[in-house]
Amino acid sequence: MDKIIIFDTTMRDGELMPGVKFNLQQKISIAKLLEEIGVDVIEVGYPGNSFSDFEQVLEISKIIDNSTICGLAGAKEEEINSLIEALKPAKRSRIHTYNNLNLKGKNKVRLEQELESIRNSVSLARKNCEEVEWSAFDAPRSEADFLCKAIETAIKSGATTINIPDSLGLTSSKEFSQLLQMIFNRVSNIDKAVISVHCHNDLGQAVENSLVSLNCGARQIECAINGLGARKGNADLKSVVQEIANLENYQIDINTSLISEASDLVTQIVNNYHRLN
Ligand SMILES: CC(C)[C@@](O)(CC(=O)O)C(=O)O
Repeated sequence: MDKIIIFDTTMRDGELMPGVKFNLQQKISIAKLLEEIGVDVIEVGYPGNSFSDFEQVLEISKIIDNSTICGLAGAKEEEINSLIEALKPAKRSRIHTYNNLNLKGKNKVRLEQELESIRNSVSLARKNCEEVEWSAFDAPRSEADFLCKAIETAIKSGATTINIPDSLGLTSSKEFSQLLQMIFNRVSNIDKAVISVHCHNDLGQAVENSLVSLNCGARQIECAINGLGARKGNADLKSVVQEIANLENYQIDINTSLISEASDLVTQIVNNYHRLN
């Protein structure tokens, strides 16, 4: 049975949904529940974006023992260094960084610059952290040869997880599985990293796209409590976990009975935020 890694982004991508904002105390409560639920990786914030996210990653890194604490950083030295600092107290930590690969029509020099940016940021991250996740932002709209080259470069530079996001949420499940199959067929060192997916729900397909990815070989799914996330959200944690629990070939280590509590907590926080703002 293959273990499926559950990565929660309620507190990072979730905050990109209009009207969703968590303070430190609220993130601490959510993180503790996610740890109890058994979520493998908790993405807490984007320290390069704001000091409050830095503080949240730092404080949550001090108190969570059983889940990996993750933060997002753009492919810039300052952002990665600030994330390294915030993750220092964590027992298990992961740096998540990304590049925008939708560079259709750009010349060779520009493409080479982006590959160089991947080499620099991923190797800096890997020097400081055993787990490095690299995301191919806007993968479905990127040029296939360049996408494959970029993934290969990220793995060579030390990425341990490669995340394929449907960043705009416009990809059907058939198109998404074709994209993943293409990546598995063409990237020569693909077996050296865990492949992850991060699906948006613009067409109501985030859970379905996440599940079809398992057949293609993905072993990590990114999701959020109540499906929070940019625009129409990400794949809903509860639906993803329940669906995988019903499949025979995959194993997840999740305490499903606590998910409703997490869902109620997040609903309450978001409702209060709306009342007060
Ligand atoms: C970082 C990446 C996985 C992203 O979340 C990008 C982002 O949130 O800016 C996406 O949906 O493509």
